[in-house]
Amino acid sequence: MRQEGTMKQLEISNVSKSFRKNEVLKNISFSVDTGTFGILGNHGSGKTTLMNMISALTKPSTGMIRFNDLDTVEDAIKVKELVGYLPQDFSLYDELNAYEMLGYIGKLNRIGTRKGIEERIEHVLELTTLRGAAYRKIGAYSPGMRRRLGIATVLMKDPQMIIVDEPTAGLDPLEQVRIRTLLTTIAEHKLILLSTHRVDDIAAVCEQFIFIKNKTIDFQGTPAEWLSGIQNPVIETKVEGTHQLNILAREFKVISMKQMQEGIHVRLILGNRTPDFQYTIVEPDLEDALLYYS
Ligand SMILES: Nc1ncnc2c1ncn2[C@@H]1O[C@H](COP(=O)(O)OP(=O)(O)OP(=O)(O)O)[C@@H](O)[C@H]1O
Repeated sequence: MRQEGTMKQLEISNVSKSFRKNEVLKNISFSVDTGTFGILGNHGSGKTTLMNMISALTKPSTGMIRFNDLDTVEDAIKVKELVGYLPQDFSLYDELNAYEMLGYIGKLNRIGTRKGIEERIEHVLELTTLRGAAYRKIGAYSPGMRRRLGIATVLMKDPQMIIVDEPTAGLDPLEQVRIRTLLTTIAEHKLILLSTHRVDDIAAVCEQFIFIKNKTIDFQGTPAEWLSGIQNPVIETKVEGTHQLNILAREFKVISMKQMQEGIHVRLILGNRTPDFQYTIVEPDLEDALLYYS
């Protein structure tokens, strides 16, 4: 018997998904209790496909997804009520202001009386720090404000789980921090699934995450555990020109390069051979990890 407070559980068991004969995901299994959980994968790895299934928008080809003891296929309507999904490309009505937009969402979702909707709007505006802009036309919002308003629309129906796709894409650093802070605040009371190809999002807000590669879960755990699995040293070295850089890139996984006055500074992951050039070993970070495991 589950106790109250642990009911937010999401369980994904042996889920596979194919579109005609094209298998996109294979035997995906993981479960999440609380907090912010990340789904990391390169472009086209199947993140959106997985989120669509978790939100009960599409069905797994095989396997089962349960949220709050509800099956996403059998109880799709109830699951949709409990889940708020903000895709990367969502639409807002530019001619409305935030207050009108949220009121419209409130009515659409039948979240309560007029007073109930107004109270809810006040709450989500406060949470997303949009109260000051509530009566401004959405068309004049910055990309960061639009994203926060997108999250506000999802929050209107008070879902138990929120799924966000690439929440910081295209935002300036300050707005990225705002969005991450907002997600962390929401995660105190709701389960958040964050799908991204960006490791800095994962590092900033996720306690646990999965890394999807070749249709399956390549890793599941904490960012620190992922880092500690890197077997090869990450190093920095200096080359004089692009010719030398190309030679290095043929043998090693080059992570980044920076043109400096005295040459090109290169960060790379060593292979098994001890290199015959001078280098400094550095602490690996999650960007290194992504390249290492990809
Ligand atoms: N409705 C569909 N019909 C056919 N193929 C599809 C469909 N949806 C997704 N796919 C295919 O499934 C694969 C995974 O796509 P998906 O959009 O889930 O990846 P993603 O990790 O979300 O990518 P991105 O980060 O670029 O959004 C792709 O090869 C895509 O072409």
